[in-house]
Amino acid sequence: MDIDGHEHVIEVTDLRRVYGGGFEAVRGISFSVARGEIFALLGTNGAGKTSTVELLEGLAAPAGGRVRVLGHDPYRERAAVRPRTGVMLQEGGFPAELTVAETARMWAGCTTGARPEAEVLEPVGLAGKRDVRVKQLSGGERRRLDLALALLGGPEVLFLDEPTTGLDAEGRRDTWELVRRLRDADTTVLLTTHYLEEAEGLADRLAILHEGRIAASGTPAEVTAGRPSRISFELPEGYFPGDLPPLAELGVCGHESDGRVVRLRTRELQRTATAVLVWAERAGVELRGLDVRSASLEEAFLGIARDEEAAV
Ligand SMILES: Nc1ncnc2c1ncn2[C@@H]1O[C@H](COP(=O)(O)OP(=O)(O)OP(=O)(O)O)[C@@H](O)[C@H]1O
Repeated sequence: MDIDGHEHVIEVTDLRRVYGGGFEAVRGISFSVARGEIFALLGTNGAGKTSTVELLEGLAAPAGGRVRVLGHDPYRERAAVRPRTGVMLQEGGFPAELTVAETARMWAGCTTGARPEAEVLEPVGLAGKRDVRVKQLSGGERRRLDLALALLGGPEVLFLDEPTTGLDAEGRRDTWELVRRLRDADTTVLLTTHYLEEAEGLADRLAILHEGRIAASGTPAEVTAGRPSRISFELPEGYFPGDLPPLAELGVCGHESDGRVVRLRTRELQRTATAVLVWAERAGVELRGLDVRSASLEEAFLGIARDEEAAV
């Protein structure tokens, strides 16, 4: 369990999941998560994120490969793993008639070493909703109740399946803050998300799943390294993309234009941006909607989907 001086709380080796009918949703993936790390699983719809997380939670047995959580097989040794983990599923499915406090108490009854409900309702911002029935909560509030219940047992490992889906911008930021505080207290967090800025800002490391395989993994900086930056703008009437200086001389490695709207990709952002601005200044041209972006996880994500499609 001790590799490179880090305790690997989650270890996944050549993991496979096959559904009835023979569909292989997870096709041999490997990764590990160290104690106190936030690890994000990203991927397009149907990439295999939930199928993977369910194997880590011990809800199903893998068709092949190996999973260890806290050194145990989460499926065969569920009793050893479950009390030390917290799980937030995509759909909580609580009794609609119970209040928030009653739901937390009911859940506490099934949780080993449960903390008082106030200790989990307060950090997710639901302390003021204790007496509100679950059916009256907004979608975002239900997500936060899901999270509170996952925290009841003071877990060492937290599995969060799309924890901020349905939350507004403030709720999302509050959840990120809470997840960071948990990490700082040495909780290991594995989350899935569709929000690339969430993974970029929150995860220490991440893996991008594509059709059941890991297409890229590492720190957000490692995954975006080598991906091009982007510049886009609209030329004024009477100007055309052909009026720009030769793009290869600007360091451009890819471009598209849609009428007067120009999108450039470059691995030399400063050189390309400077050349475009100098050209515009000399030509007396205003570049409307000018947008200059460093390589981002979004670019890496879209690039992976594009490359894989091209490879098919
Ligand atoms: N019970 C099942 N039987 C057969 N196929 C399934 C089953 N559950 C999931 N799948 C298929 O497995 C693939 C992976 O699904 P999964 O839910 O793991 O993807 P995901 O990455 O979590 O997607 P999303 O982002 O849409 O939640 C999909 O093609 C899905 O249709």
